[in-house]
Amino acid sequence: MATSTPETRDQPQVAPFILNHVGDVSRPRRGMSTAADLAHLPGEAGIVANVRNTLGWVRRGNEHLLEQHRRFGPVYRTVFAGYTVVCVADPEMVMSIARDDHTWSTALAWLTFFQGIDAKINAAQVDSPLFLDFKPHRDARKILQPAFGHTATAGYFDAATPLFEKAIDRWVAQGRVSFKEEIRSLLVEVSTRIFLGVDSGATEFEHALIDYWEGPLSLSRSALLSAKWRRSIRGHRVLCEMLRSRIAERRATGGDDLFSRLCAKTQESDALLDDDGLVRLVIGVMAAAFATTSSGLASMAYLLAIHPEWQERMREEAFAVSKGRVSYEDSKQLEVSSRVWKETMRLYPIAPYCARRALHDVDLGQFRIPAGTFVMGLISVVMQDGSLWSNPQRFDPDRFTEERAEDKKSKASFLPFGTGAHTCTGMHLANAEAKSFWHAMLTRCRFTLERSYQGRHTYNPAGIVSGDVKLRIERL
Ligand code: HEM
Repeated sequence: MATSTPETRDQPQVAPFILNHVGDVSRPRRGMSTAADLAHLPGEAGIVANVRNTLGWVRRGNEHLLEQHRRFGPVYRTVFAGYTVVCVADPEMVMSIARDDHTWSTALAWLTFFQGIDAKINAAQVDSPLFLDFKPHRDARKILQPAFGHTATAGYFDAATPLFEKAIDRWVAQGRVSFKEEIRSLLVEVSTRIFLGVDSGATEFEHALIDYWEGPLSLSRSALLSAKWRRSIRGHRVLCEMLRSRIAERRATGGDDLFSRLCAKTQESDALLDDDGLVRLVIGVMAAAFATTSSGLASMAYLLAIHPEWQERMREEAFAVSKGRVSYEDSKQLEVSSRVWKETMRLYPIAPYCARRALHDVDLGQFRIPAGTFVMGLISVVMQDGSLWSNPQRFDPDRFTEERAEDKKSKASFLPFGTGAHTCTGMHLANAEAKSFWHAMLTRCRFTLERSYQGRHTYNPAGIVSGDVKLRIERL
């Protein structure tokens, strides 16, 4: 990045101890420990609470968070995977935490999860837009913007569709599919194709990405004590090497994948990013894309399997829009599909929170939150808030129709992709992938669960329905 000084208009009020620790808050040079004096807040702390909450999040997902919200109220302290955090479940507060970047830092929060995996992350070499704020963040978004615009997304849609069709044809021929497992590999294959423009090396890339991404859930951050943490460091190194070795070739040959687009863009004389930064930005984007869309598709497969009437509605619409392959433009007419996808993300939230840290002391409702506090704005809890949604635990995609518009009841009601400056870069791509996939699937087959079970929400680390989602497939 060309500059490390936030513009004057960006200067937030920052507690001096934070500045001393991280330097420039727009590009923090390292993460911070999460301890803060929060004894005045309801909630829990300590080793037992840590284990209970970590298991609660992982095994019972949003149900655990809703339970804590009922028990402790809209602002409470907790400890999760070793991080001391304040969880916030009030819709308006969640909204302001996600959007008010003069009070809350995104970079300081997300960096905390990943600090130590790689020395350069700590030295503020960009890895993800989530590790940046203010001007450096805007620069990173500016670099990414053309690679996520309408034309690029239409291109990714066209590249993804034949891969979806090929996999679905195989499942149909087999008469069954272990959906959760297969959709994850399929989405990695699709991501490798549309982000990196390669059809080979997907498995090696997948392993490295999984290892890197799961590091922050290690109970110990010592390479000596934790195999998970060691794998995470190694995974990150492998990713860097794989990408770095391909830059020159991409600049020579070009391509319409994300990596080639960014390689071309960062070759320009006024480039905001050097080659190392480019590699790290691509890893950051791919890490954010990894397992999010595939988790949503797995949860949706489960919901459609147990609600065959919605399969029929979506199938009818899919055939009405196109009997063969659907184009990106035409996919915009798939409104029933869009409602079911939204309802899936509401009932089985993929990303539970917007992570932030207080830059200075601030009031949240009746509580004073000290500077440096790690705060999670629980978008997943708001998406099931009984004051905003009718019968919130019920699967009811029509709540998103224009007539009912439950998602518009409050600006904070439905934020599966976050909001504000750090709104998900891949939002349109994820929505497009979901439409392409379900159009291909529902125009080819009907499906039911091989073994019926009561699914629940889990975090792994993205939110996903429990169980293996094994499907019995019947050719149309
Ligand atoms: C259904 C799938 C997805 C969901 C639910 C999701 C959700 C989110 C959320 C909630 C945030 C904001 C986090 C915060 O404010 O703390 C975010 C940020 C981000 N997402 Fe996604 N995401 C999804 C798919 C993707 C995909 C496919 C990509 C890439 C192609 C992607 C790339 C990113 C990036 C780069 C950011 C950081 C943006 C920034 O800091 O400016 N996401 N995502």
